Amino acid sequence: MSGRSAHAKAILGQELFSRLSQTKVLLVGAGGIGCELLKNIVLTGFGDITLLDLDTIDLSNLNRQFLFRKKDIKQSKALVAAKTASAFNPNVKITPIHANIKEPQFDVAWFKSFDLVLNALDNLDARRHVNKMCVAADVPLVESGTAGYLGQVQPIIKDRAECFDCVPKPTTKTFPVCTIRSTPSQPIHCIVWAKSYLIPQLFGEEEDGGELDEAEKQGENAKEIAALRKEAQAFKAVRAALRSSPTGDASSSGPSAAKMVFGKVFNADILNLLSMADMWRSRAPPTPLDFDKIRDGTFSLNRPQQNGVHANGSATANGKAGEASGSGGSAITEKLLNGSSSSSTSASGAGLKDQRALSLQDNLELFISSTERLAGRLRAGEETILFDKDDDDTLDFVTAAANLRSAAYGIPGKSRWEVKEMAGNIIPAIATTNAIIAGLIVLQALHLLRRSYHALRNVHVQFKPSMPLSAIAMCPPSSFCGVCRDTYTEVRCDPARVTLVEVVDGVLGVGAGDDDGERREVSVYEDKRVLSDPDWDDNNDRTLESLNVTRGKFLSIVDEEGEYATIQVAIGVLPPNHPVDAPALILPSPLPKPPKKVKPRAPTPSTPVSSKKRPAPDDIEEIDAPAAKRSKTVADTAAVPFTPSKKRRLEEDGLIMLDNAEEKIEEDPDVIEID
Ligand SMILES: Nc1ncnc2c1ncn2[C@@H]1O[C@H](COP(=O)(O)OP(=O)(O)OP(=O)(O)O)[C@@H](O)[C@H]1O
Ligand SMILES: [Zn+2]
Repeated sequence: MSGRSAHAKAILGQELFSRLSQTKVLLVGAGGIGCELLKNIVLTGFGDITLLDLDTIDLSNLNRQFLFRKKDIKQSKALVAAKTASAFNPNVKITPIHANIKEPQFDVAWFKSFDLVLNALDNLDARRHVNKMCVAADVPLVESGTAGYLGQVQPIIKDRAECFDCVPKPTTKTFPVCTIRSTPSQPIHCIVWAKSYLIPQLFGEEEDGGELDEAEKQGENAKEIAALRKEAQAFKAVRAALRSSPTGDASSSGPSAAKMVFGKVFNADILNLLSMADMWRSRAPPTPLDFDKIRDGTFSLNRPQQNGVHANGSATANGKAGEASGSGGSAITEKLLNGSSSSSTSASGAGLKDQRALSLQDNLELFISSTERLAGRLRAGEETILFDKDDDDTLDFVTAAANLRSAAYGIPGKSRWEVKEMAGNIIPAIATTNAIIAGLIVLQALHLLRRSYHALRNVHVQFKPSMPLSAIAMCPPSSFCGVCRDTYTEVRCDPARVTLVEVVDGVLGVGAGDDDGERREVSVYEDKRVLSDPDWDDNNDRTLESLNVTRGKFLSIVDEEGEYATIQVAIGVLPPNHPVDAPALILPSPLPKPPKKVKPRAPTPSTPVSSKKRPAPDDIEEIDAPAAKRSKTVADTAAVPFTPSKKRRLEEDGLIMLDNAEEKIEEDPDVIEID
């Protein structure tokens, strides 16, 4: 037994080592980093570990999440990891929880029961949530992440160091919509088009014609609206064919649904674009594709830029794509563009079917078969189908449609494997990076427990052989952070019995005698929903429950003058022994005293924007988070713009609406411009 801990004791010292066995640590995530980290902290001597994960074990996890075996597939990650790792040290208590960390029972009081939180998550939303809960509960957090060969560990300790949200995070890759719509120059543009535009158009929800009527009423450009109507009409016919034609015999003489789709998007739409001569003065025009000629092998793409350079001289991604995938650029490009048969490309090995380069003919056949498969699913009762990288039918469709579009625009094609990576935004997980990061997390956790704050470091694992690790001293919190610069407090209450105004006035101390009875002008939010403002008090007498403000949520009390910091009121539950006849509300004592605010220069990530005067809505109003500026109109160079709901969908996929390619995306930390 002593042999087991001898090294840890020698390294950590008796005092810290003893403390570890009592330290209550929460580990969120039992995936790639989580499994490594759980093993590390068990072996280091942590004695009281709560392990939480919402997921079950998948076959694809087994290559790196070594606490799991094949027999564990479909079991809870938290439960299996806890069981496996418990065997590493008989003195450890691991409490597994199979749940989402965002569930209401994991409220601020629950977070306060831990001495330390370790994040091993894979998404921004959950990371942000844990960051805020740790700031609210004043519990130190070690945040981490890996992406391929890159990794980062960030210790977070309230008021001493930046929190996770002090530095806004780039969330999505974005492309100007006109690039996607009519002037693609890279394979990714065609992949995004197939995945985010074509699939929803054909297999997604039907466009609501009402949106166009509404836009017309709002006085939007009549020409644009007419074009949109025409476009909607054209897709309507294709959608109907997909849903009604008999199960496809694509080779039959009548035009199959697949042929109709093909004719619209790879021929008619391109012909339409070509008719706008102005568009093609400075860039190579696309070539309309011919279904029958590709099928019978007589189609040829007479493009001037098969060497990967557009007619205007600007390089396309051809060379780069070839190098990056190791597939030898121009030879493949030739093959892809000229429609040579797939049989000649099998040199890369039959076992690597997904990695094989596809000829134009291959792509057409894949397009037909995947369209028929998807249409068959619609006819079998599936209402809508959207892209999912693990859904073979949609992946085949996106691969084929993207490659056909690429061919029309003189862009090299991609293998199914590459399309899966690109469309699914997949960065391969690397076990070694996870292992390095998990080790670094423990080192930072130990600094936190020793209170050696000067030793804390932001550590990056980077792709630089000369300096694989970089350790940066901690930065103080950003004065403008919308999370850690707020003042946190907790109200324990029964949301079914307390009203909004009771909580807000209670927290502000209205009537408590210390503010001359003068109530500060405030707006109240739950997340981004406005619940009240100085001119709108309709919700004041509603219960928190009726406003859906319940355990685990926060009420944000924002000073209307912007003079004081925002108060974040965490909603907790009444203690079990709370007398039934007592008020259903326990206010914090002392009441929070928010400091004077440093005036922000720009909106911070999560501070709700101050409300404008507005009519009282029937129900709660959603306001948009401050996000990348989007222009109202869409590419006038493109043949057809996007309806509002299409725009929404594209925006969710990380696309930004720009008037034209020349317009710059307004500087926004949440946006990475790719094009
Ligand atoms: N909100 C959440 N609550 C609890 N656990 C979460 C939450 N969000 C993510 N997780 C867990 O965090 C872990 C992250 O691990 P990892 O990055 O290895 O992802 P994975 O899903 O296991 O693998 P991959 O995404 O590569 O298939 C996952 O096990 C996931 O279930
Ligand atoms: Zn912060």
